[in-house]
Amino acid sequence: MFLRSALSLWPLARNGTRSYSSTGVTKLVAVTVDDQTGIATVNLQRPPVNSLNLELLTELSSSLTDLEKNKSRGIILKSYSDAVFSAGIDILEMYKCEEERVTLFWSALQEVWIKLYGHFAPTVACINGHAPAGGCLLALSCEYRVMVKEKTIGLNETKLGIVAPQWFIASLVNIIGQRQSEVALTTGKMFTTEEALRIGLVDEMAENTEDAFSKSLEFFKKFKNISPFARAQTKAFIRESTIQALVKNREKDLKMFINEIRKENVQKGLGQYLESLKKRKVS
Ligand SMILES: CCCCCCCC/C=C/CC(=O)SCCNC(=O)CCNC(=O)[C@H](O)C(C)(C)COP(=O)(O)OP(=O)(O)OC[C@H]1O[C@@H](n2cnc3c(N)ncnc32)[C@H](O)[C@@H]1OP(=O)(O)O
Repeated sequence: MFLRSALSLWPLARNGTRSYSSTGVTKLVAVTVDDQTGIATVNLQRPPVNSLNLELLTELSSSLTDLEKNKSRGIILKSYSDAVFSAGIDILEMYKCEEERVTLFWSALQEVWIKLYGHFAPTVACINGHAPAGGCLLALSCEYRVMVKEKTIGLNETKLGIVAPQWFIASLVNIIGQRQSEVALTTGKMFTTEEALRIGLVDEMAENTEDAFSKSLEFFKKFKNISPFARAQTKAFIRESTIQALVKNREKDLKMFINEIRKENVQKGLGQYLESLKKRKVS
């Protein structure tokens, strides 16, 4: 079968799984494909908090391309850490940044979102740690969210004095609706797992990472008797207008981002936020 032969291109890692690195060198993103199910686990591993920098996003983008090419059966996105899923954008990519790098950075984030949001196979975010801002965006891009209890998630951009772009907002609105999104976004609300479950921002709550991973695997069973083509095409129809809104406006979105973060008050706010992060600790 095509799927089996395509999967066999992945080097065998250990019993029943195949490991794959898009670059073969540094691994900020480790992909493991289960030989039996064809489901890929995409593990973000940029200590200490998986903040999204250019290198991590480039690897993630290339891993998603490879999974698409190899006809993955599904993706589970998770963190190497039990504390933080992803701390969102690495603030150093926005603070005192150079134009060439920030252009590459934002383009890579757009690329990852387009690929993950539009991935043809089922996708699950196994949110085994805090997921603020860009971390929340990654989770929102998946079809299903399982989150470990007593963590936090949300688009908190306004708390940093920045504005979440339209595609961040659309990703949230498509899940929790306009009213809840407006309140959450304007107040920069970070939801506890329990609150997120109540408003449908996440689909299931788990005791710990292991439980979250096993609940994530269960999600794929929903499609046991569903035609993969019908499933994928339905997902594509549902997500098409949201994706196209960015695809058609990538250049404009990039310019808006660069203009926004270059503002003096935004730079000042980012600097202060970085300082405040260094002073406090979250359990
Ligand atoms: C109209 C268009 C305009 C477009 C405008 C721009 C839109 C862009 C949108 C941006 C979205 C973003 O993603 S901004 C990032 C937002 N992220 C956060 O607010 C999270 C901040 N971090 C935390 O709250 C906590 O770190 C944590 C809860 C995630 C984890 O807590 P924990 O106690 O486990 O870890 P520490 O806080 O001690 O952190 C360890 C270490 O990492 C540094 N750190 C944390 N987060 C970031 C980050 N996002 N970027 C860079 N660095 C980060 C933290 O300072 C610590 O550093 P030191 O060890 O050196 O002290």
